[in-house]
Formats: sequence, structure tokens, C-alpha cells
Amino acid sequence: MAIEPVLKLENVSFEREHKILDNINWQINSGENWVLMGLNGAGKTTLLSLIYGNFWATSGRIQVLGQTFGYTNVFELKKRIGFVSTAMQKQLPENHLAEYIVLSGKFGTINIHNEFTDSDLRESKQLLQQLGGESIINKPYRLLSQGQRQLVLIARALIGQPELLILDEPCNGLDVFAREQLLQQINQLTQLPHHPALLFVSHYTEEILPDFQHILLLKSGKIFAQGKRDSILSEKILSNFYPQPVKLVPTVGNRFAVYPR
Ligand SMILES: Nc1ncnc2c1ncn2[C@@H]1O[C@H](COP(=O)(O)OP(=O)(O)OP(=O)(O)O)[C@@H](O)[C@H]1O
Repeated sequence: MAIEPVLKLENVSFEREHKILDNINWQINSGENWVLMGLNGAGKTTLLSLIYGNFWATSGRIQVLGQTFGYTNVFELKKRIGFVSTAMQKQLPENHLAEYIVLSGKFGTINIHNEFTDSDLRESKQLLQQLGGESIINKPYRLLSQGQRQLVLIARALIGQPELLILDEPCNGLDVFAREQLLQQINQLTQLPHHPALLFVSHYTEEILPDFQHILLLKSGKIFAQGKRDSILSEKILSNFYPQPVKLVPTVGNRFAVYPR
């Protein structure tokens, strides 16, 4: 039996007062880690909203985890997708310990009472450990740094065993040290057995880890380029993608930053 793609968009467009997304064709296969990049207003958030079933495409076909929007129960489908965005941070109970917040993801709720077992709680702590977040176990959410809160949200999404994990600009607002730490933790995630396909949204090339093997560049609502990391991270492509020519500078561990020329 053929394995269904994790995500398949065919000729997808989305309009409000104007065309926000135009003829998007894109496929994510099982086990792939993708980066979605675009400048402000490129249409990234809108594209994520379509993938997560919050908006309906004006035209085209969207298939997520083998289900086609319009022919499936979106609520059930959402249980199979992990979605992490900084906006979610405000919804979580500040006084709850990190491991309980993670655990709430297993039940798809914000607040948990006594519906969990000791083994559920162990699983939650173990997941934080596996992601390099041992030090935040037993700490109330309100005392966690921005980066630690992001890690809790990621673990919370992971405990529901999603088949697709969307990380919407997870490094936003982090200082350079916290960002590096979170990126290393995300890197650990990609090493976990049976980890979900990853869709990592970012503005910055320097956040593209070596394990993020595929990149989609979105510009003014259209796909500017998509493909393997090594082919997309080129000065020629990026100089046309950005509003002015750029220089691609190696940073650490086969990662690159861009600077205007
Ligand atoms: N509901 C809406 N009605 C009309 N226009 C919208 C709506 N939502 C988004 N837009 C417009 O669509 C374009 C894409 O917005 P979107 O938020 O998807 O971009 P983005 O790439 O996520 O940007 P950013 O990086 O700034 O978050 C923008 O021009 C935005 O103003």
C-alpha cells in the first residue's frame, strides 16, 4: 500500500480582499522536516491556518494525513497535528508545574484535574528529559523563561503523538543563547524514534538546522522556491528572494546567516 503524504496541497489559493495565497503546490512526506520561510506578510500564517483547518481555501485541494478538507472531520484531524505558536503561551495556567502543562496535551485540554495516571505523569517528565528540559520539571510555568515555555509547548504537542508538528516561529523573542538552546532541543526532537514530520516556520536562515532538509520559500503569497536545503540555501536564490542581494555566511554546525550585500 502506498504511504499517504503528510501534507499535499494542489493549486491552493486563498482570497479575501485580494489574493493572499496563489496557486500553492506542495507536498510533505512522512519523516521529512520542512522549513517555511517568508518575509512579513508573505502569507505564512494564512498557509498554516489552511493546513490546520482554521480557514478554507478559496480554490484547490488540501490533503492532510490522508484526509481531504471538505470530506473529513476537521476536529478529529486536528488531534493528529501538533501546533505550537507563542500565542498559545497566554492560554496556559501560570501556576501549574511544567510537567502538568505537558500532560494536558495528552487530553487535549488546558486544565487537567485527576484524569491522568502515575504512568502518564512519568511519561510527561521523561519527554521533558528527552528534549533536554530536565531542569524545568517541578517548576511552575510562570517562573519559566520564554525559551523554556516554548519547550513546554513543544513537549505538550508531542505527548499527543502528532503525525505532523507545526512550530510557528518558535524562536521569536528569544535572546541568542535561549534561541540556541531551544534549537538544540528541537534538534533532539528530530532524533527521537518515530518523531513526527516537522514544519518549522521562521524568518531567519540561521535557524535552519542541518536536519531540516527541505525548505519552502514563500513570497507575496506565491511559492518562490522549494526543495532540498542545500539547493535553496544559495546566494543566487536568496538574493532574488529577498528585496536586495544578500551574502550567505556560514555560522556554526553547517548553518548560515544572510546579510545584505
Ligand atoms: N483575514 C484577512 N483579511 C484580509 N487580509 C488578510 C487577512 N489575513 C491576512 N491578510 C493579509 O494577507 C497577507 C499575508 O498575511 P500573513 O499573516 O499570512 O503573512 P505572514 O507571512 O504570516 O506574515 P508575518 O511574518 O508578518 O506574520 C498580509 O498582507 C495580510 O495583511
